[in-house]
Amino acid sequence: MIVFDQVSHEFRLGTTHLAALRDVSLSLSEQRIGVIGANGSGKSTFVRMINGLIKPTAGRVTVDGLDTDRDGKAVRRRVGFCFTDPDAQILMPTVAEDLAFGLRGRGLSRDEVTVKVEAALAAYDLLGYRDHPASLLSGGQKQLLALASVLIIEPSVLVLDEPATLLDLANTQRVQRLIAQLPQQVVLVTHHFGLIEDFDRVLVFDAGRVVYDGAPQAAVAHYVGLVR
Ligand SMILES: Nc1ncnc2c1ncn2[C@@H]1O[C@H](COP(=O)(O)OP(=O)(O)OP(=O)(O)O)[C@@H](O)[C@H]1O
Repeated sequence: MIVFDQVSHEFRLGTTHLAALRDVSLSLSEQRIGVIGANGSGKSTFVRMINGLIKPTAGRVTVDGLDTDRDGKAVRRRVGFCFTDPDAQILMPTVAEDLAFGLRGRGLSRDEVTVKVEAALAAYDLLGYRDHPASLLSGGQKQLLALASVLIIEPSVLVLDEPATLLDLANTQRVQRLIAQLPQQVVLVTHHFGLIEDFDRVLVFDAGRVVYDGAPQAAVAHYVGLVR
């Protein structure tokens, strides 16, 4: 369960204070949660607070009772985060090494790591790229690798910040099917409404506030109404 209790976040740049999130209170227990809204409305700030990447300047965020500010390390073990820009999270030289990286320090044998890496390569159509330099993959392949590298560590909550911006039609559908099958809770930020059409709950952000919270179709209609 993810809980936001009267949470605000203000970015401070010199003397300028920018309120990116304003007094958000929510409990998120559903399996599939979508987050939509205009550019700059606070979506990334909101989801980055779920794993403590951004801390509240007021209020409190907890994941399964763990405070993202006080218990950041434990929260990050629980919450996998996939960034919009895959280059921000591809850390190792080759595709296979990048997949294996997150498994280090988890007490797995070398063989167990190999089995998991091979399964991920197969699942994401990257078998031919095992020893390929990760930096030379196409944009969409990098996005798939970034997603695979997060899922391989089996987090109990998965936060995806626009995971399909660089994907072609087939890979967007692949990611959509994959998300549908995941056992864990997923919080997904997107401008692609198709990705959230079957979700349990969709939040609409506007100017740092949640202005709608409900079923996907009604949420999209509310957002479209804001733009008109
Ligand atoms: N590191 C930062 N420092 C200062 N201001 C920031 C920072 N990150 C975001 N902001 C500002 O906070 C506000 C909310 O940004 P955020 O990235 O959360 O929006 P978003 O809804 O995810 O937008 P988009 O759809 O464009 O990705 C914006 O006005 C943005 O300029």
